[in-house]
Amino acid sequence: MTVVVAQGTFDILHPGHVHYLSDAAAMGDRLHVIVARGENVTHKPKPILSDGQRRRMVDALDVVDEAHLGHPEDIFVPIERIDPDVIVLGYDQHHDEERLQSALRDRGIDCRVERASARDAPAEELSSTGRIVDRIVERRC
Ligand SMILES: Cc1cc2nc3c(=O)[nH]c(=O)nc-3n(C[C@H](O)[C@H](O)[C@H](O)COP(=O)(O)O)c2cc1C
Ligand SMILES: Nc1ncnc2c1ncn2[C@@H]1O[C@H](COP(=O)(O)OP(=O)(O)OP(=O)(O)O)[C@@H](O)[C@H]1O
Repeated sequence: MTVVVAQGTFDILHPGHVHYLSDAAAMGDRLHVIVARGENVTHKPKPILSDGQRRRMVDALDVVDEAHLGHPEDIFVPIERIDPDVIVLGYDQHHDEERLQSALRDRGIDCRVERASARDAPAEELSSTGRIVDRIVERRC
């Protein structure tokens, strides 16, 4: 049984999220997803939807076995509990694979790090939360 972990903000779900999570699910037998707490999203605007709502939406996807809210302070706490064989980073996530791998080793967590593929979205599709929000502002404000 290969246990896989994916993670992200997942604010306003779109086909790019489904692509990432399907890619991650295909790398093992069981997919756990860690949904970042809004308070920890500091590299882009804060999510629109609450922590609980984002977790429930991810948990409802067919490819996901279990979605968890992230830990408020220590990202390795949920990893230690889930004990995955693979952590799959999104194609554009800012985390550095080698630094993450070495931090995992330092914590005594035996797990490899992979990257999901990018997706070519059809031209008419908004495959980014930031772009969906921009479109809402443009059309409704
Ligand atoms: C291995 C790993 C574990 C993570 N665990 C948590 C966590 O426990 N709590 C949390 O708030 N965020 C967690 N994150 C999410 C990051 O803090 C970051 O906010 C997230 O990668 C944002 O992704 P996005 O830019 O794809 O939306 C984790 C990230 C990684 C790579
Ligand atoms: N179009 C896409 N193709 C492949 N992967 C995607 C795509 N969109 C999102 N993902 C993956 O899902 C992860 C989690 O998505 P996230 O919640 O950051 O949404 P986002 O739509 O990329 O957000 P934003 O537009 O605000 O940066 C991303 O880090 C990315 O790796």
